[in-house]
Amino acid sequence: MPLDEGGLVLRGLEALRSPILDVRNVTRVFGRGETQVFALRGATLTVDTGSLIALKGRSGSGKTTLLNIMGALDAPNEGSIFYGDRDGSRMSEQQKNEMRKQEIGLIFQSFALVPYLSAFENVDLGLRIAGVQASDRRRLAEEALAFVGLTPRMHHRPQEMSGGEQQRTAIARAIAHKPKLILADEPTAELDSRMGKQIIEVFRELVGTLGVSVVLTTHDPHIMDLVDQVHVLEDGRIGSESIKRV
Ligand SMILES: Nc1ncnc2c1ncn2[C@@H]1O[C@H](COP(=O)(O)OP(=O)(O)OP(=O)(O)O)[C@@H](O)[C@H]1O
Repeated sequence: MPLDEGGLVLRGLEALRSPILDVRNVTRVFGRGETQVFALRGATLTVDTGSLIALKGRSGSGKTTLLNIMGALDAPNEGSIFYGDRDGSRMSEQQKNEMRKQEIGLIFQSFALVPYLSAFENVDLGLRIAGVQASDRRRLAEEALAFVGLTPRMHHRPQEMSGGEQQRTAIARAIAHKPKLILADEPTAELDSRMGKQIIEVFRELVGTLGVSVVLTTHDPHIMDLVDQVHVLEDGRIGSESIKRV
């Protein structure tokens, strides 16, 4: 192989391995004085490109707070967060909004679907919010719904679908604009274990085929076996128990 091509391949491999997100020593405090709560106390975590990561920890350990900071919905009081090579503390609100819309897909426990819109219309709405032009929206919405296996149900409203189908609609909405990073807060909490496993399989396929990175929070012990890494949050810190499977 010519030297230059070898160099390109090496750079490509480095880009694949490089972190999409680097959380360093992040502290997040809510309130003041006697009511002050330290939701995060020096949490450090690196998310590599193309990895499926679970955050676990008991209620109140800081999982949602960390996810919100990773999604640029909230900012740390201390410490830093880098989105690739961009320092979150140096980005304006507008830059963060743009990054969130274009590069990040957010999935919440309660699905957050609009009840009177069909699955297709919910995904289309997400694409409108992401600023995708009309000529591309139908194709992207249909592709995303096909990816999660919902083509036959795409004209149904959320109330006409099972919990698993609603969650897959929420995933389709989060992935339709082809984000690099998906953040999911307890995406399987309202599902039985079979449906929960199906959702993780969808994430696994996204990671495998598109090189997307996924960070999810969960209490479900079955899911821990299906992800690449498990990080345990304890009182706002990433505990020493963190497990790396790959
Ligand atoms: N906006 C807020 N104002 C005040 N306190 C907050 C706020 N958000 C979170 N907290 C507190 O910070 C701590 C961490 O909360 P967080 O929601 O991150 O935990 P969690 O691990 O996601 O919990 P759960 O598993 O119950 O969802 C908790 O003590 C919580 O009460």
